[in-house]
Amino acid sequence: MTTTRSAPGSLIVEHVSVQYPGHTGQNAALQDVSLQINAGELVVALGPSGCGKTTLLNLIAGFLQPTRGRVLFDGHEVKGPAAERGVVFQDNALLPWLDVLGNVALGLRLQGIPAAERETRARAVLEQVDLSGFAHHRIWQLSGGMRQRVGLARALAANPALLLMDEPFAALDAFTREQMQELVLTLWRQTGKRILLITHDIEEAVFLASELVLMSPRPGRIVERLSLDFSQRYAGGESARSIKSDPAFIATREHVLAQVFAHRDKKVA
Ligand SMILES: Nc1ncnc2c1ncn2[C@@H]1O[C@H](COP(=O)(O)OP(=O)(O)OP(=O)(O)O)[C@@H](O)[C@H]1O
Repeated sequence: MTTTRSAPGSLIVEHVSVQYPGHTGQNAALQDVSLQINAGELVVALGPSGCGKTTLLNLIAGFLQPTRGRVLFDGHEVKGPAAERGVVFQDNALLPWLDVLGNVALGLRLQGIPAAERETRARAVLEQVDLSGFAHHRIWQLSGGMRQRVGLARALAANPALLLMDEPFAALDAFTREQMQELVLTLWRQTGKRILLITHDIEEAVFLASELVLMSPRPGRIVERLSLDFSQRYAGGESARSIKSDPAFIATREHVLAQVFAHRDKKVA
């Protein structure tokens, strides 16, 4: 994951540092972070509050520029947001005056795609997220989980090469959260898209990640990388319950938990 090979649609973060005004040295939001998201990978960045997860996602989305280093998408330096990199926000950022279909089709409307095609594409992604019957519901008529499905559908509608998910399930109850994790894996299998998801939930990270990037704060940095196969097992038909109760899953979860605690207060020289 650390090489700088550039394949079509590839995402490479090269020695990136971010210092917000007034934050220097040990307090850098990110310090010398490198990672690559290859075809078919579901990369999860995991770490405690303040380790720079959102900063990393904002850099890749193009909302923020690095202080040092660079972000390359398909060989080109990322200079701003683009449809090829779709974002699903934690608070889903939906517009209450539009119905579900209107929210999902909004990005396509802004891209100037004709109404008939917008509707066809929006309805297709609503079906993918199991919301076919809700096209004309208002946002306030939906549960938290359904709103996140709309946010996911809106990001998918533009058919991005890379899907960026910023703590998308943080506000959901445990049961809905598990359902959403399974939906993400199903979409990952169906679409083959590259995904970057950030979370501070260890079990979620171990279950979803094909590549797990463990981050630590002060300064924000990557402290460990793991290649995992639990998400592949789910995509291959094994049930989430069977995977999460497997001793291999529990051992990995405990290893990651121990690493989070070990790095929690450790500073770098
Ligand atoms: N706009 C900003 N201006 C100044 N400092 C910021 C800004 N955004 C983030 N920071 C600081 O940068 C560090 C990393 O923040 P970031 O939000 O990226 O971490 P995070 O891992 O996503 O945290 P959380 O899980 O709490 O969202 C923190 O110390 C934070 O206070």
